[in-house]
Amino acid sequence: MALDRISLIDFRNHAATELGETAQFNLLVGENGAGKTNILEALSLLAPGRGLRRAALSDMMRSDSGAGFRIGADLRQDDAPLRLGTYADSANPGRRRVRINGAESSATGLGEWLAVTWLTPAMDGLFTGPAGDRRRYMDRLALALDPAHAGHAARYEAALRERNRLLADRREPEGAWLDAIEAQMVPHGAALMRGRARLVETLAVRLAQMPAEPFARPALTYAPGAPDHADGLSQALFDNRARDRAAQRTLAGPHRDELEVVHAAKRVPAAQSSTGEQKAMLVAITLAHAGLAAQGRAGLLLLDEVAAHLDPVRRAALFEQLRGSGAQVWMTGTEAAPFSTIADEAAVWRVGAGAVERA
Ligand SMILES: Nc1ncnc2c1ncn2[C@@H]1O[C@H](COP(=O)(O)OP(=O)(O)OP(=O)(O)O)[C@@H](O)[C@H]1O
Repeated sequence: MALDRISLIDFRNHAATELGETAQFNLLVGENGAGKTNILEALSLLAPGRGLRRAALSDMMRSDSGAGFRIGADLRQDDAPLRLGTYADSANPGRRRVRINGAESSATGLGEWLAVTWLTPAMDGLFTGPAGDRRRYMDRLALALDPAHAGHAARYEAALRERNRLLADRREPEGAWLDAIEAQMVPHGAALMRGRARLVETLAVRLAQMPAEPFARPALTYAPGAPDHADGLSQALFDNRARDRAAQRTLAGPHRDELEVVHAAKRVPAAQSSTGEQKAMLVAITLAHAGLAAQGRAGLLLLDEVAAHLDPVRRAALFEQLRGSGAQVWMTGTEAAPFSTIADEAAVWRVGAGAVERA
């Protein structure tokens, strides 16, 4: 299965952009602000979730048009072609709609056909930034493996907010209220932790099979913020009630989970590794995840501004790994030069001010 064509209508700075006759390597070349990342963002919306910028739907509607956006894609399968579409109307900017072969579906439905993995410059501070970013990262990767993961995360968060509201209430919360809210938190919290644990375990296995160089293989550990099974989480919430009341918030739970990342060869935490090593570790995780996510689906791998930031040896190794990954790869750059070794086998588009031209 592969993506044959994608079209963007009134999406960000693209009024009407179509990219057809794709290849395994697809290169988007253009100057800063041309609209390259916008195309990757449109591709990322062919999967469940909020896309690679986690932007509001209204921000993605082309500002000059006043209309909603439309993204369409054709997938090639063995038997019949498949048409995927996702769109949002300006009259109803809170709701993303999905059509699969013309029939109304949901973002979760897209996940049955396509798995999308990405690496963007916005992720550069992932290892040094707040733990919440790493939890969201785990959840995004887990969502590509199990479309139900997002629902558990959302329901756990909603119940957590409610418990924290009760704890912060000046009146002493009734035990029965806490019983009720914890009964909602526990199944979703336990499923959330299970999903994150499974993700990290499977990624760790894949990473262990990868060569230690040139991508600074990372070792990953999932550190749960509470016992990671339903009975244990339930007991922890109950036992912590007095402490949580004093703190006016919930001190233990999956909202305190951590993803620990260590440079495997040097045994140095990723947060203390060099900028280049951190980027190389992100590339390794992205490659491992792309291989996991695709299974049985079309895999799209979006690499924004990655190639130009690698030295020639690492760049050649990246292209080699990508070739073997089976995923369809979309890469951006301000110049064509870093892609010269794959230019012959790639589909190349020049992007300029929201328009594309096949090079
Ligand atoms: N809703 C919108 N409507 C119209 N234009 C938009 C909208 N959102 C963003 N843009 C424009 O899109 C452009 C940015 O596009 P994009 O981020 O894809 O650039 P890029 O080609 O990846 O550039 P860089 O190389 O700097 O990363 C900006 O000029 C921005 O003003």
